[in-house]
Amino acid sequence: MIRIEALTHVYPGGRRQPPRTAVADLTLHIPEGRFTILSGPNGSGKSTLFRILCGLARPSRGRVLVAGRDLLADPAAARARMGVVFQSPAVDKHLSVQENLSIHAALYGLTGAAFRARLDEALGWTDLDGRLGDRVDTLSGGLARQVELAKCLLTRPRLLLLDEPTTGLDPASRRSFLSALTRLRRERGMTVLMTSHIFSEAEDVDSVAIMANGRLLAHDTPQALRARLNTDVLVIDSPEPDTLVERLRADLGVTAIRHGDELRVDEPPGHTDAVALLERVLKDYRPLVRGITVKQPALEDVFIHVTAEARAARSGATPQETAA
Ligand SMILES: Nc1ncnc2c1ncn2[C@@H]1O[C@H](COP(=O)(O)OP(=O)(O)OP(=O)(O)O)[C@@H](O)[C@H]1O
Repeated sequence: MIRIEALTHVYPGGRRQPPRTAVADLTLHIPEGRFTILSGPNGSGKSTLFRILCGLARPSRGRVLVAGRDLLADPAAARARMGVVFQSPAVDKHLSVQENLSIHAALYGLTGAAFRARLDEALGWTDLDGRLGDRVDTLSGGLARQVELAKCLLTRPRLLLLDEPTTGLDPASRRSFLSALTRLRRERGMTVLMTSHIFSEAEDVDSVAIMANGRLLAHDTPQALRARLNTDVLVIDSPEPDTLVERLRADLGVTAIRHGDELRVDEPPGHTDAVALLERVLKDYRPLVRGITVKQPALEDVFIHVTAEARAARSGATPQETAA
């Protein structure tokens, strides 16, 4: 459904700013009917890629096909197949749900009975039943987001692009928004591409793409990504993380990745495992440990591992020196 081929985007520099490569030679294929989450650290190029995919920015090089249509050569045909939910609200909060939806539908020539049929269909994927007459600014954050979703479903897109649509929602609202997307994919075969920083959202999707520094670092199913870390992960909360990183390296040959205030060891040296290492750390470095846990690898651990590796490869440093 989406074929991104050798895509590069360079923001031209100004008098005081050098040019900045936001997307670098990125190739990514997303087959029809997949729910894919695109994630990456701040500044990794997700928004730039998103803007290119929805036709708001023109890449410096490369090609994007949407449902076989060349986005650059024939943007109208490619865009006709997609619905977009932006991070910032794109509905008028002073108007009612119905007013917002009918104005949007009219832009696409949908009025009268045709509009009502599409409206019923779009609302069927949301929890907006009975709220049509309510002004958007009186709805909860979760329902307001669903208005954005209903709006783009009015035109029956085959592809949904969503930029961090669940940011700021409480867990229950997030779950119901994601469940609508999952149903659209399962029952309508809709292709969904969504950016997100929330890894719990990605555990059940079809595939996860991880970007950093404009490059694609990984794209695979959540199961396959988790399988990249084939041991349990040791997570240490330390009052002196830098000291502990250094001691672990010098004394035990263990590479710990620093992530915020935490240290993570996701590749204990060959002769040991995470539990044995936990016991050793508690025995030898007790004053440097505030809390310590062994857990099964989750997607967030893979993300931290893959992005630390990429930073290390770029700088020639070890992963612990390139902490997020
Ligand atoms: N208009 C612009 N002009 C120059 N550089 C830009 C512009 N927009 C983004 N960049 C740079 O391009 C790189 C990628 O930014 P982008 O916003 O695409 O990343 P992101 O992954 O979406 O980040 P975030 O998660 O913080 O939204 C960054 O280095 C950013 O500073």
